[in-house]
Amino acid sequence: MNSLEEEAVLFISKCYKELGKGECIEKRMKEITQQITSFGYYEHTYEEISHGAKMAWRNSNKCIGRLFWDTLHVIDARTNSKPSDIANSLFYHLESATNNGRIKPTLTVFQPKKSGEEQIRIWNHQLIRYAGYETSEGIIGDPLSIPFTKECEKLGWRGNRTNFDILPLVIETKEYGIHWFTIPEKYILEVDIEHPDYPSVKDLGLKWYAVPAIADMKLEIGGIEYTAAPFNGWYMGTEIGARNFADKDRYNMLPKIASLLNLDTSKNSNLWKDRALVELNRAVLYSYQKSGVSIVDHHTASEQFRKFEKNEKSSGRKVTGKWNWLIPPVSPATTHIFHEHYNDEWETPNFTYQMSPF
Ligand code: HEM
Ligand SMILES: N/C(=N/c1cccc(CO[C@@H]2CCNC2)c1)c1cccs1
Repeated sequence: MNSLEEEAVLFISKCYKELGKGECIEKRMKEITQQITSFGYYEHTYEEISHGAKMAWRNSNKCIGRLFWDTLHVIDARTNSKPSDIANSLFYHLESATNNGRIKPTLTVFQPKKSGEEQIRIWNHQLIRYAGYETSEGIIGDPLSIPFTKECEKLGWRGNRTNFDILPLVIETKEYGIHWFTIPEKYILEVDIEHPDYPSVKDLGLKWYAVPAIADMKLEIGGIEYTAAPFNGWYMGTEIGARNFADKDRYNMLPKIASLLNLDTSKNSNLWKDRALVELNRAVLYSYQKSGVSIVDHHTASEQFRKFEKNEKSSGRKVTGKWNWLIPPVSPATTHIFHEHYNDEWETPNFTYQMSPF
């Protein structure tokens, strides 16, 4: 682990060269060294945070969506310290990123660690996610949310126990402790799922939210750790159609889809699971497109990733990636990614997992 100053000089020189500001590196590094000596940490300029967050996206080896790394909208919320101010910034993030369906990839940055002390943590995995409950009649909602839902109910929140209860925001700060906030409905856009050819699919009452926004990862820039830096993009259809709705330990919808399509589920070799899976994924893409909500199919996403690879090479940068995350869960071998090799090397700035706060 490099010292803070070593991390800073690595980042500043990389960042300023990319911004065509090579001649400012020396002066900036003097300021930074001074701050580290006086306070044990240093403060980024907005430009450093904005470009640093874009670099972190560009360095995210598991991400197929990196072609658009340079279009990230970065919101600076480092002056927020009260939980209610943080919650309002998160509501603004959702409203701005949703953009009535034309989703804008956005990241909001809050106060970083100071001399190793965490100032802010958002306990939610994603800003918008459905609750999960274990009941005597079985599981309601999203099974993955069961532990966090229990924490929310310990804090005084109470869900309606439908399959699609939106969880509250849970914000922990060093100064004020743990607070939770219900997200006003006007900031939550959802899509009802229907199929272009099978009208009975809509009777399943399936829906999903428009904006995937990861809230629990750490953004590290030049040795500074932003423990709360929620970021959103748009969905790739397979995330919803092939995992959230299809996994046995999620919403487990394949048997229901198969029976609606009158598929013979008596033997594997009918490939009924594969036919149900494709139709469920077609329904997701059709519904989001019909509702004017941004989404990308896995074939288009793979082609965009190939363009990203090309752009990086012409920018003189090596493309790094994690193959088993980059290949889509539906028809992976129909994409070029499956047939390529990727080096899973660690570049900074980047996003990392952090210890669960509960
Ligand atoms: C714009 C549309 C985007 C699409 C379609 C997209 C797609 C994806 C997909 C499909 C995954 C794998 C998720 C999984 O398998 O559970 C992923 C992972 C990831 N993406 Fe993107 N992404 C987009 C934008 C972004 C943005 C804006 C950021 C950050 C600024 C980002 C950072 C990441 C990171 C850090 C991971 C790995 C998460 C982990 O390790 O759990 N992506 N992306
Ligand atoms: N489309 C997306 N998909 C994801 C991106 C990163 C992480 C995740 C969820 O990851 C969970 C942990 C491992 N798989 C599920 C989903 C985005 C979310 C935020 C920006 S783009």
